[in-house]
Amino acid sequence: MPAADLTRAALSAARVWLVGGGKMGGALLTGWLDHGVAPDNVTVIDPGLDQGPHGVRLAADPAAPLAEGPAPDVLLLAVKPQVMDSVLPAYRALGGGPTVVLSVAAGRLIAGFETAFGPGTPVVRSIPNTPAAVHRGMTVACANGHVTDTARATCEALLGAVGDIAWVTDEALIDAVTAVSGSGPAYVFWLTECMTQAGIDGGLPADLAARIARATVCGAGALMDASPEDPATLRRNVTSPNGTTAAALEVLMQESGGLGPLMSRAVAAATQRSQDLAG
Ligand SMILES: NC(=O)C1=CN([C@@H]2O[C@H](COP(=O)(O)OP(=O)(O)OC[C@H]3O[C@@H](n4cnc5c(N)ncnc54)[C@H](OP(=O)(O)O)[C@@H]3O)[C@@H](O)[C@H]2O)C=CC1
Ligand SMILES: O=C(O)[C@@H]1CCC=N1
Repeated sequence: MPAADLTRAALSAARVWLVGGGKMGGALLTGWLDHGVAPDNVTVIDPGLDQGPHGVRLAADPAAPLAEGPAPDVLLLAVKPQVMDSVLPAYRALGGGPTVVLSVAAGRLIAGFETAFGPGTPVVRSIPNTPAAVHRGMTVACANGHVTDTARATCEALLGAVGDIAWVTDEALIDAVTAVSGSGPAYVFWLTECMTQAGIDGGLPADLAARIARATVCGAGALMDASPEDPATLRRNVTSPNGTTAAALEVLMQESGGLGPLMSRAVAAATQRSQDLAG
């Protein structure tokens, strides 16, 4: 069967419990329903939600889903890392397989889920990002040794339904991944805010500054997406010798150490925070 058909089959058959229907869980849910996950195969467990997409089962806690069954193929954990320890005990009965525990929580280690769910539990630790809401997400995932090929294909189909997915075998890489692609959209939004303010400082009306900054960031992203050329080539294509872009890049690359080292420090700080969240 072609890969696309396999993905569709995995998605339409997957029974998923989504624990935490907030910003990240909600973005994933939107993408799944758009890409073939059957609504009646999805249960969203979140005490704060009183309505959800048509056909999706909602629960305030896992008592009813556990009593009614059947057990899910995937238990996707999308609560804040800080509340994870208080959430997990209620799901202990799903440990030991075949349900895959699929976490999107920053910092939380595979070993912690193995301890909480018991021996033999298949666990996938992943980090998606919020562009998943518009099917432009980037997820990186790492599986423990109990994840079967079928379970991995189901996780890949779920996470891949909302964008791109890569797998790593070294879990330690996930902290830096979190710092680059998990948190990364916020850096781009901040850049857009800074460009807007710079335009205002340069004398532009605020609405025009916001409009052209936003359009420029979106346009540059779309060009980078569509072009076979790497970002450095695309940058050089904008930069005329001794022109305006060169003047700006001289500031961005050289003044006060430049943006490069600053970005490295920012990513290092996020990586450290991810490591700290391991508990
Ligand atoms: N946002 C992002 O860009 C990314 C987030 N992540 C990870 O995703 C996870 C969720 O983050 P995010 O979506 O931003 O956070 P949100 O706070 O938006 O979502 C978490 C949701 O879980 C709910 N919740 C709280 N307690 C429980 C419980 N006991 N059972 C079920 N649901 C509960 C919260 O309800 P209430 O608000 O009422 O407390 C909220 O709706 C985090 O672990 C984060 O590290 C990973 C990558 C990117
Ligand atoms: O800020 C956070 O901790 C989460 C994880 C990555 C993006 N948001």
